[in-house]
Amino acid sequence: MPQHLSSTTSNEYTISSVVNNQTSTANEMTVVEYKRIGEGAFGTVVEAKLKYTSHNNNTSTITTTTTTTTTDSENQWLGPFAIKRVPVQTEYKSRELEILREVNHPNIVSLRFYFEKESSNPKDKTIYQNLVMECLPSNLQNEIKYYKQSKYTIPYPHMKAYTFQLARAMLYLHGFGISHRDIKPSNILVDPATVTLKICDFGSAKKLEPNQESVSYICSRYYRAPELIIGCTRYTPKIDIWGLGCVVAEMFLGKPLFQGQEPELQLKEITKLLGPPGNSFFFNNNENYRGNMYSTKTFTCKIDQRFKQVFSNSPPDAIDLLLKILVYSPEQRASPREVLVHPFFHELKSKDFYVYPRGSNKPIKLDLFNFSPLELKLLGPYKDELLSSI
Ligand SMILES: Nc1ncnc2c1ncn2[C@@H]1O[C@H](COP(=O)(O)OP(=O)(O)OP(=O)(O)O)[C@@H](O)[C@H]1O
Repeated sequence: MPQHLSSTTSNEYTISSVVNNQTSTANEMTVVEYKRIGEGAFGTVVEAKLKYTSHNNNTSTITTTTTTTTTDSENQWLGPFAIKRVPVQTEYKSRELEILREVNHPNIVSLRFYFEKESSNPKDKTIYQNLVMECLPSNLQNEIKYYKQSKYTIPYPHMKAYTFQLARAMLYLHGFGISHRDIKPSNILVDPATVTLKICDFGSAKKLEPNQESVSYICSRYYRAPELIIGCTRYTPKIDIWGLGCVVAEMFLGKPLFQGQEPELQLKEITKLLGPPGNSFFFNNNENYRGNMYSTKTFTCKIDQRFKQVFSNSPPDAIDLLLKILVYSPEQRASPREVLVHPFFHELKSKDFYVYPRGSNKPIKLDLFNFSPLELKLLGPYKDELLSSI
């Protein structure tokens, strides 16, 4: 088993071959782990600092985007970083390292180093893969909970900025055909001081090839797209957009939107908002589905009225966005670029748009429209609309 860290202990060790993800060079480095920040189904995440050991002569530059930034020279500690440790060999195939090495986007957590290490328990021969990533101070689950405790929601301007960054990360990932496959608030890192968002946990992510089958038993229950629930195996990255919709809804409601008490009951929760799925949904996504179709409508009004009832405290433009995302048919569900151009985000374009980070009375400006040439290409005909009147 990996070593457990209490809040007062730290764990220091030296690794002879730590690969720098930017340069692909390997060096000996000393690692000090001093805080446990996450324990998931697959791995442990700890906060740590690293330094090149003294006989190394490495001067490559690395900076962190979070609070402490250290220069990268001999004998200086780099970090803080978050190290995710997962067993190298499990029956479950993780493509996390492969994918994190390929991606480079302001709204996706960046991988700085990686190394392999045996467990510190001499009886355990398991080899662990260690992913050293930039460290963010919070995640959306914590933020939602923080505001909920004081009977508030995350401020609307922050919600808009966070949702926009999430959709931007999806535009980029889906452009490569990569589906995250586990979108949920705890996998969305945020820095409330800068209102920055970055997706993490690519342990379930996969490049989906058209006409290639993939397992449908992925994604955490409350955030699973309806096609996954009914066992579709030829799904598309649109499953992540469903997750995005659930996350936006949760920011407004302060609790998960669809809380199925058992896997089979998750579809029932969805029908309470969307009504029953049509026959074509089952036919197109899994014609062999033999589970409950929940074909009886449990409310009498139209769907847009139903959304207004459920999201009674949310602004009309947010409800309209959710109506375009929480759609049974993956083909008709909004794409990342359709999300980005939605009027819900128009306010972000204003030159007077500022946010007040939590606990601060100093407004800050956000740089949300610094699209790379690749992103502009992916936006295609939506580019002009998105960049108009900034
Ligand atoms: N780079 C990071 N910076 C700060 N916190 C992080 C970082 N990466 C992960 N975490 C925290 O650690 C938690 C677990 O990480 P991650 O989701 O990658 O592991 P996991 O084993 O796949 O967990 P789960 O089974 O809950 O999805 C995350 O929810 C997040 O709060």
